[in-house]
Amino acid sequence: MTETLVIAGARMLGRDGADILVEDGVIAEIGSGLSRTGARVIDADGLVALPGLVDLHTHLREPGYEASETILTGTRAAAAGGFTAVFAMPNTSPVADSAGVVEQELALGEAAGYATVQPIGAVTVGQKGERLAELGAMANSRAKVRVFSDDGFCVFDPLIMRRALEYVKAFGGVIAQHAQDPRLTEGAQMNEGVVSAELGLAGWPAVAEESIIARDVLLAEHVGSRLHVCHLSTAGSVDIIRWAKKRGIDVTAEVTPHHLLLTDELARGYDARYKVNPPLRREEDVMAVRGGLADGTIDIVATDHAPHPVESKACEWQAAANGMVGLESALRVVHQSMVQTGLLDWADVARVMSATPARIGMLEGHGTPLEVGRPAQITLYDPSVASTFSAADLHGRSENSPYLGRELPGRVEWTIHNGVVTLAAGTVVEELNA
Ligand SMILES: NC(=O)N[C@@H](CC(=O)O)C(=O)O
Repeated sequence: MTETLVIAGARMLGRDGADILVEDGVIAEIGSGLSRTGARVIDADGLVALPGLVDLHTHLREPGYEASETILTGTRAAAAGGFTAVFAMPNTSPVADSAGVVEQELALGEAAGYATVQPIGAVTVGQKGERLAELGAMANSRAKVRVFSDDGFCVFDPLIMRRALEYVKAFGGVIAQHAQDPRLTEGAQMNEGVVSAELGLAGWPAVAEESIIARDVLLAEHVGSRLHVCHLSTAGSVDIIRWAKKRGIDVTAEVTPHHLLLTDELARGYDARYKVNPPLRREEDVMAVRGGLADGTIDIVATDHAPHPVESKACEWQAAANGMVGLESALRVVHQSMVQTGLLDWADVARVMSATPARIGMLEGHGTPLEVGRPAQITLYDPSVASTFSAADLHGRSENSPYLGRELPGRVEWTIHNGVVTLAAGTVVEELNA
């Protein structure tokens, strides 16, 4: 039994303040002056009501790397950030390349209860890029996998990429490509440019991303399949996606919050919290990805939440792992980079952080507008406040956030997943009332 909730006076998209009644995990009524005996009343005065956020790109690390994150801790972080569903990347140990592993992840997500965990399957066995994994078995499993990715690695062999694109057509799936030419990025430490030259660090050139995206949109066109581009980071990549969409190619693209806000200048301090793959780029690239997200060339924001233990980050730059945690900060960073700049409004945020990621990933029960009869996936956000992001804001097992000590606007106040309150007045709920 879920609680009955009355969310009072929320700022709804496209209408004035309204009350939302949640019963049995569903939005039962929207109106004014709503009440129910025994209902828990949530004062939402001044809070923006968004459909529960959906992250198409999360690293939950379980099975295998539980020192960095688990499905429980990662979904608590998700709840803290306003997410009600996360897609789990397959670079676990064992790799999620079989029905057994994806079903295990699904079950662990259900047991945790903080957010829907939708596994992403690996494209190739062990993410080694040599032969296709059993995509059909994962698709037909209880986890109903529709998104496949070797994220962390590029599906570099064009014939394997072609075959994967062809294969997923049978069940309407999508290949989410980590676009990185491995030869052009051997030993790469940061964006290749003025800063890498000054620091003497090996560069990761934009062309290593752009050349793979260009190849893959053409492959997707050739075989008539669906491609999704992970964490797009350069101005040139935005141009290629814009061209491909104009041509009618079935491609979607994501950008991370960090690529919308941070630049490679941050590498100057050699603080490995800023080391990430793809790397932070130039100011021009940040402006181009913002523009691409604003004009719809880039479809969604995805966090690439990538937890790493302290020993992998509190070390010299070259030895440090790539990756940043991002679930708790994502909405606030999008608020700063896209809403405060006037590039997106809250309805757009609902589209790029909830509706479209759910659609791309073919996830049912998420990303739907806040309407009567819909599953109660709701995020309540206070845009009027600001605070310094600190370790107290992090709820996962790792603290490798680039925002620690940085002022960010807003605060996620409430998260409701299938009618269950997972975040209450900014505090992650310890015992879920499911
Ligand atoms: N994005 C990252 O910087 N890291 C990812 C993998 C990857 O994409 O390299 C991780 O799993 O840690």
